[in-house]
Amino acid sequence: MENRKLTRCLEKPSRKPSGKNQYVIFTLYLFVGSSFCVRAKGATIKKDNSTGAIVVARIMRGGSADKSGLIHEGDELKEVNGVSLEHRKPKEILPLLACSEGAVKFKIIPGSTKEEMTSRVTKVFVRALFDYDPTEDPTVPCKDAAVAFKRGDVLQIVGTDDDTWWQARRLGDGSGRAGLVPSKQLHEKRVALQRPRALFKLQNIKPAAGLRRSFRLGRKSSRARKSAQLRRWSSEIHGAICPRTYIEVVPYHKEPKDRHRLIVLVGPSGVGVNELKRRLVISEPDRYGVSVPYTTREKRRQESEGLDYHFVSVQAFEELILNHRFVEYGQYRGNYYGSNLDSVQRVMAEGKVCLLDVHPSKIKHVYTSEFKPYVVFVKPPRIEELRLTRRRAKFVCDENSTQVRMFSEEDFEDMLDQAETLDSQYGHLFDKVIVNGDVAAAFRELKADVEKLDEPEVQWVPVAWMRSAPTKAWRSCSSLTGWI
Ligand SMILES: Nc1ncnc2c1ncn2[C@@H]1O[C@H](COP(=O)(O)OP(=O)(O)OP(=O)(O)O)[C@@H](O)[C@H]1O
Repeated sequence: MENRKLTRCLEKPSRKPSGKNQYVIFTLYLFVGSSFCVRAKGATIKKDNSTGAIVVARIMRGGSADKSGLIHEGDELKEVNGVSLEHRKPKEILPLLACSEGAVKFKIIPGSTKEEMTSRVTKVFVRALFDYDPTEDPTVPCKDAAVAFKRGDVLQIVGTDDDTWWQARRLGDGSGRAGLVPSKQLHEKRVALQRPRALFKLQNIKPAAGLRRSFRLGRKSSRARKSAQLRRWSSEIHGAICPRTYIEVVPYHKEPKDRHRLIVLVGPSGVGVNELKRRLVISEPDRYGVSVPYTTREKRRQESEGLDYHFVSVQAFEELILNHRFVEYGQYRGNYYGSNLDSVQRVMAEGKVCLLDVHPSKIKHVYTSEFKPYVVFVKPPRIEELRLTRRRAKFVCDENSTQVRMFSEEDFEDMLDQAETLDSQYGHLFDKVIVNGDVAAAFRELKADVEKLDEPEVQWVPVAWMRSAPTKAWRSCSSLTGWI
């Protein structure tokens, strides 16, 4: 790629531009696209359909064009090296640049003042709820000018002028460079286009190829795996109906007086959630606590009230249900069991870090500023490692907690299937994923991660936890509902 120089001349500015009559020299790297792109530092151009003019479509925030302050979105390009751009298409401009020697001189009519441009820049932070890889996106105007991100990354949205492509910086990528990311509207449209496929899947419960692929070719499929597959399909439909795009987040600095955040541990049955919870409590019983569940069953001789369970009457339990005091509850052999918000609050009021393990569908009950949940997904390792690490492990295979047996090959497969389903359905809620292969390593990682929450480091939390409404800037990008 050739290095070129850009010179700006001003022609009868319609409004007073900033940096009037200045010549700016900076290096451009040009390459072909649907418009031209000034890689990493530059701009894209497009034809204005109403006027036919060639205009600057985007200035990459933080790039040299942006820093120069002399070229802005909306500026009209009149000439390149004295050649008029009238009636030309963006793709015809690249050869003009390619055949020029040395400096490239642009003649520009400013589209708007710098003040107007600055006022359009938003300062919103969002957490991405989906992965984006521009190398796999044929519609991105310029792959090199786009920013790749993973679900959970925090992005600073710096430009939303364009309905289709926003400009954003990925926090922590070191470069500080802003680039193109799909706008909320664009991603919603894309997800909506996938909807018929998801619906087709639900109606056709036996698409042989799909089934065989996900049930691992040639293996006998268990009922549990089939239902995991069904749940995955329904989650695709849910995702299609309520597309997860971005959620606005704000920085949260934990003060010493603030309560600890609630630690929610989720994972497929048998993966080791209880094991990790137990290890944490044993490691520092004064720091970690678990919420004591409620039940309507009779107290057994060896059990203590408030330690093993809170034993309550059916009437009291049902009142608590009506008052929405349960994070999760169910019935087993005619008795109610449930995790209650009051017992979570009690642990937190003692100044301890409360550990809660619930199904991820119940996270919404604690997704509030009061609990500020930090959600850890405990994930099984690959099947080979499961076989190796669980050789001597036994698990409770019956809910009455009496039947304990060794893991079977089918249990491992069910665990992996469940993990995949949970990840596809609730992955957007996970703050941390810990692979529980070697249990000592998983425990160390979990402990270190939870301890980090007490450090002065910034934590990004949903704006709703800190304010009653999204910021004005985010409302202008459109609000986000129904994502949880
Ligand atoms: N990394 C590991 N290596 C070996 N054994 C493990 C590991 N993690 C957990 N186990 C063992 O696996 C068994 C099941 O773990 P645990 O009871 O913690 O599962 P769980 O996720 O709480 O499941 P459930 O929700 O169904 O109770 C236990 O015997 C536990 O000691």
